[in-house]
Amino acid sequence: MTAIEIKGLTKIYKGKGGAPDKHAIKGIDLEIPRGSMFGLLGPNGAGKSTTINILAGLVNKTSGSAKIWGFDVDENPRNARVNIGVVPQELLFDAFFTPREMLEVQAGMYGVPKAERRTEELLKAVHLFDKADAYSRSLSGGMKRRLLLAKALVHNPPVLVLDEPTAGVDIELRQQLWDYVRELHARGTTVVLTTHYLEEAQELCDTIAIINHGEVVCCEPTAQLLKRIDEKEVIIQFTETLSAVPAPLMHFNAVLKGEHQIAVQINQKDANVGAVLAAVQQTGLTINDISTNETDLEDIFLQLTSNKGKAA
Ligand SMILES: Nc1ncnc2c1ncn2[C@@H]1O[C@H](COP(=O)(O)OP(=O)(O)OP(=O)(O)O)[C@@H](O)[C@H]1O
Repeated sequence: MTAIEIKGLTKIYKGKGGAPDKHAIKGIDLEIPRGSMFGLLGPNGAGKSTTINILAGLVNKTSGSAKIWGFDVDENPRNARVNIGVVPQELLFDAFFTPREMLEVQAGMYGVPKAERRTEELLKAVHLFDKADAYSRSLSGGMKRRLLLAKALVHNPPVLVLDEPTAGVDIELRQQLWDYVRELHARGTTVVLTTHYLEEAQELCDTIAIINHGEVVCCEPTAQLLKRIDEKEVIIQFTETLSAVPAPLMHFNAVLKGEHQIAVQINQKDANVGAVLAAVQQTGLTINDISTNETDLEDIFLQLTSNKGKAA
């Protein structure tokens, strides 16, 4: 069973005052399994918040469908809503409510009976108990974000979605925030987070979808995505003029690059630079220069988010 299932989701924001319409998302399909820690990665403006805000009921989709915990957001909006808690990116607050009041009001909106409310427990969990009765406007950005996290949890939803949760949160508090999110995940909550910090997604998420210009450009288990990082390119410059890849290098993934240069892609699990060098020796050719290029998640991300779907 999926926690979230999105099919052919699109969103067009109507242009105001003669501005062109904005196709913010262009037919997204996503299946987020129950129990996963799922990362939605993408550059600014990719469509992450729009997708999340549709799930949160804050933005109306243009077409397509979305199910939360098996409930269609159109056909069964109430059931869809109680199964998700969203921590939005924007720190929007009613400045005159205290954190305690805010959580109580939210619990009331979700119909959580007084006896089942967890206001104090949640405030403690997000390290805001000492601010329980302070005006929310006096809280720092990081505190506000943690308060929004507590607010998203008042109805104990099985799916927690965090939109750029660590924006404006300092390193120490970021660690605390992740410890708590990890704890919720360990207790069975499905967690979906958007971020443009690759390392954060890599460290926390079991599956990563990369979204760019309103389209999903890849969605795979983090370990699989990271395997691509094991690729390394060795570039060998020979003195002699070459017309083809020399025979000893043919069983590697080697290509001729110009008259003097060969580029060999090696997956570090299958081969190593030493093996390539041994094969180069066997060619009997004279090496002029050797260099290597490492690939990292940043490269993969750039590769996947460049030259794709640039048109609006
Ligand atoms: N209310 C709106 N009206 C018009 N255009 C919008 C609106 N909200 C978002 N957009 C546009 O839709 C596109 C997707 O925006 P969205 O906020 O979903 O991206 P994002 O991936 O979350 O980026 P960021 O990390 O910067 O928030 C952007 O080009 C944005 O300018």
